[in-house]
Amino acid sequence: MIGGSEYMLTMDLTTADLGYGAGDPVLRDVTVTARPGEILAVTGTSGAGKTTLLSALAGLLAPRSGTVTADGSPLGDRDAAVGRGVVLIPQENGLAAILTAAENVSVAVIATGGTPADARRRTADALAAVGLAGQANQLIEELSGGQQQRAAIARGLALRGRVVLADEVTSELDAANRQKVLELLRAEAARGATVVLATHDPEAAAACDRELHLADGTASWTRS
Ligand SMILES: Nc1ncnc2c1ncn2[C@@H]1O[C@H](COP(=O)(O)OP(=O)(O)OP(=O)(O)O)[C@@H](O)[C@H]1O
Repeated sequence: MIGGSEYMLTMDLTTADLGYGAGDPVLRDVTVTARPGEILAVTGTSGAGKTTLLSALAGLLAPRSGTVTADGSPLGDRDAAVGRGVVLIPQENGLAAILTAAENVSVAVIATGGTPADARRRTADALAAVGLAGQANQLIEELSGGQQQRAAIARGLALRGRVVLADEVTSELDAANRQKVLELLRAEAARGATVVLATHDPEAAAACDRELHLADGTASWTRS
């Protein structure tokens, strides 16, 4: 189980240029620190580079220049980042459609070192937290878009990351569920996780501690 102050992880992206292949950089010269106990909002219009920034923090996208570090040492690739407790809740939910909600969560817990008993308990707790206890045994493909989004959030919560990177995780939710998810992310920060939320939604951003805004290939602090 990951958790407790000894496991806190500070993420730094320093003078990083981020982009894909030989194309122009999506973001230039980005410097940002994400700290334990806080929720950092990353905002910007569609295509501004929010997912790109989270991909770098997740170890999925190596910066072209500059560095991404966790507690001062290079983060490494996605496998290394997973090993250090960096959890990504992706925008397109990343769930296996032909598994149930509970199976999706349990498989992820076991894949990151949890025992089957841990997986059962953490899966039940996480699905209940997002209001999906009654859908635990339904296939993902049978769930609504918002229910699928909540199942992905449950999977992320069940992993108890040191870092939780949440990419547009409230986009399909009604107001009550959005509020609930923001409370759950706040609870993640309160147990010491470093939480980063990419969002278009000004109300969700307002619920975060700091806001980094992306526009025209650069990042600037709206609230630091
Ligand atoms: N795998 C990829 N290969 C090439 N270009 C990409 C890739 N992923 C994203 N891009 C480009 O990078 C830019 C930023 O995309 P990104 O997904 O980071 O934006 P975003 O702010 O998350 O947008 P949205 O709010 O629509 O999810 C876009 O111009 C996009 O076309």
